[in-house]
Amino acid sequence: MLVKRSVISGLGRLTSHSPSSSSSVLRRQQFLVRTLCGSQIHRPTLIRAMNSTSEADAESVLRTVTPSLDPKRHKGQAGKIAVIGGCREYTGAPYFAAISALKIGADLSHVFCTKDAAPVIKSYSPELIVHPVLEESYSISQLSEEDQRKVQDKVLGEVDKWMERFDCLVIGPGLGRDPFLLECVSKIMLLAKKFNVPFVVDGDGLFLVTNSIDLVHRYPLAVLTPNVNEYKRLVQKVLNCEVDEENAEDQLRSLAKQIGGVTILRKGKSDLISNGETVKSVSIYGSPRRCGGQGDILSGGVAVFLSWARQLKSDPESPSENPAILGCIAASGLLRKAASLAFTKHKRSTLTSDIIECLGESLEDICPAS
Ligand SMILES: NC(=O)C1=CN([C@@H]2O[C@H](COP(=O)(O)OP(=O)(O)OC[C@H]3O[C@@H](n4cnc5c(N)ncnc54)[C@H](OP(=O)(O)O)[C@@H]3O)[C@@H](O)[C@H]2O)[C@@H](O)CC1
Ligand SMILES: Nc1ncnc2c1ncn2[C@@H]1O[C@H](COP(=O)(O)OP(=O)(O)OP(=O)(O)O)[C@@H](O)[C@H]1O
Ligand SMILES: [Mg+2]
Repeated sequence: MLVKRSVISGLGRLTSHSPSSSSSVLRRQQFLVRTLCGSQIHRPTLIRAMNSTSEADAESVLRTVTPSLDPKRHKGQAGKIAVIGGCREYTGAPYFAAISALKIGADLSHVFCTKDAAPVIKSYSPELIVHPVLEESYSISQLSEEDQRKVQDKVLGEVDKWMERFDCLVIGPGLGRDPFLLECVSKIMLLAKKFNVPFVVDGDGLFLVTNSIDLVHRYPLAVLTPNVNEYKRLVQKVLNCEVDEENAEDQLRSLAKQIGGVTILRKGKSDLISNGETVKSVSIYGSPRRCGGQGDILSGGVAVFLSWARQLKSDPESPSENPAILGCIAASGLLRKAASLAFTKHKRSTLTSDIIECLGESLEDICPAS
């Protein structure tokens, strides 16, 4: 059994680690041992339990996937994230996703956006690396078809030279729905798949994917994070029916299965997560404020935690260790904790930026830096 083997071989490695990395290895081992043995569950029973919906222990998952701050690590090893989004209308959403990734602990956060959006996003924060490369129809409509294709190739070239370096992309926050731009983004998704780079699809990225399911079908490194509207459109398109609240878990499982085992995080009062096999929920108390932008924090968070979970030496086939599922559980748990903390401070005036300010304190409470 791969999990047990990784626990055992991990024990052997313990002596050669620094104190900080030893404690992180130990934390992961304790998590795996608890999962497998702590509750005296036999493996078949565990698998059955994984097949039914259960509330995830988000704090345990956060402790497991968050790496220790090891002085031997260099810049980039804690994660390089890129957000593909940001257009004339929306500059907040890509900023929220990208800055949340940094605040949670990623080392580098890039944004690939349109030329109009770039100076605005740069002005929000000097921490972000902003690439003004995407084009919308209005800026190319005068060009011949051939020149339009050249523009598209140039956009792809700009993204291509960075792609291999990214640990995860977030595709869609504030992207807009311009047809030329969305065509370029569909090619960016193909590029990510070619390099096996995971991606989180959110916002207008979901509008694109819902209309072209093949873009994500059978790509196990794709995570979709639909809100109520986005989920409804996905269900209608893929399952050809309406959302069934009575059988929410089964419907989510069918949807993820039908899209070839992608991971879906359905946002709502409880966040529901499935990859077509298991269904997990995260329902810990968050905040009653529903201000825009909270989903963007979540998408940036999923990207970071998924990247970290992929660094764990474990069995990706096991539902309890699947990096996409662990990433979703961790991000949902942390966002809810930060939202709750921000609400105690700001009450009705709580905004997305207040929640972002609480990410660090909330994670520190669960995984102290030292
Ligand atoms: N501060 C910011 O910058 C923030 C920016 N944000 C960004 O906003 C974008 C949309 O995300 P959202 O969450 O408003 O989408 P959602 O709930 O499906 O739609 C609600 C209703 O609006 C409509 N509709 C939407 N877009 C449309 C379009 N382009 N053109 C026409 N109709 C459109 C939609 O209609 P429908 O598609 O159902 O016909 C539905 O009725 C996305 O990029 C997100 O990241 C948010 O993250 C918040 C913070
Ligand atoms: N009714 C609710 N009760 C508690 N928490 C909720 C509720 N609805 C959503 N959330 C939380 O807010 C987070 C964002 O979900 P939401 O549905 O607002 O996304 P969104 O519409 O995509 O946001 P954005 O405005 O960023 O696009 C989810 O992770 C979820 O934890
Ligand atoms: Mg959204």
